[in-house]
Amino acid sequence: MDKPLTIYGQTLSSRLFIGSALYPSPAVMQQSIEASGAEVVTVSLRRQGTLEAGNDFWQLIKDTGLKVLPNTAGCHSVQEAVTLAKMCREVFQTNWVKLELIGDEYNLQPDPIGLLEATKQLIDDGFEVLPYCTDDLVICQKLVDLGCEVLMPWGAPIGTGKGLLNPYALKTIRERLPNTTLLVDAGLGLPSHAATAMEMGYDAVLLNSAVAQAGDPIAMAKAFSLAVDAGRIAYEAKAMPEKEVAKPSTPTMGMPFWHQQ
Ligand SMILES: CC(=O)[C@@H](O)[C@H](O)COP(=O)(O)O
Repeated sequence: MDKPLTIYGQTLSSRLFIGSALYPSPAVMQQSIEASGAEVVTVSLRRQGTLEAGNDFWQLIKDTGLKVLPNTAGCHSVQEAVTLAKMCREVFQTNWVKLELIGDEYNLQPDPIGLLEATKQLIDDGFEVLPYCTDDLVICQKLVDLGCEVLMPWGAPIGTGKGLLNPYALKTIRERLPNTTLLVDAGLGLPSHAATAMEMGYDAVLLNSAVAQAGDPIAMAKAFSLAVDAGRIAYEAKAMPEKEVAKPSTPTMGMPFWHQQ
């Protein structure tokens, strides 16, 4: 029996979280989000722009009927991220925040020191923080020690579509934090990247560019949805052990079935 995905006490059936930026049109955004089967959409307060444009965008998001995960994309300091998180709580009426605090403009790498400080301040203020972090085990452990029930280590830098750049680090985090809900966030480009993360035992994935910037975003959203489900089923099914030497799968003698000892 598959263990349901729980995010700060809320049970979800879809393990794909979707972003709301960079789509070619509002209609394509809405149809892509629907095709993804996601139950959570992440929204940046910053990208709403002018009040009028912001209202239109917000109405589109509301029309999806999905749970909103506000994010602090574009923040470069603790103060900025904490202030934006508080504004998001007012606007979106949720304690959830995807905490993004950028430390390096070149690869949009999270600032690990600032992330810990901002997480502490927000948790003390009653937030349920989903930090976007690097795949550094020690930072992840410290975020858990501060009270994060959910972590979102990167697969690759945002918007690169490179997939899982450091599978060893991601596997280590999974193994060492078995009771933490883990999502791979950012850098995925192909459905196979999402499937690999799920096969590793990640609880879910969050992505935006791979769908929004695809030639056919709606079809790509569906492909990611299927890949996430396939990866999860494969994880639950437990893969065969990898071997160093060949072993014939068609025995020449004896019984055609394999008997477990
Ligand atoms: C929308 C959002 O939250 C991004 O900052 C997120 O990290 C997704 O990254 P990709 O666009 O690389 O999927």
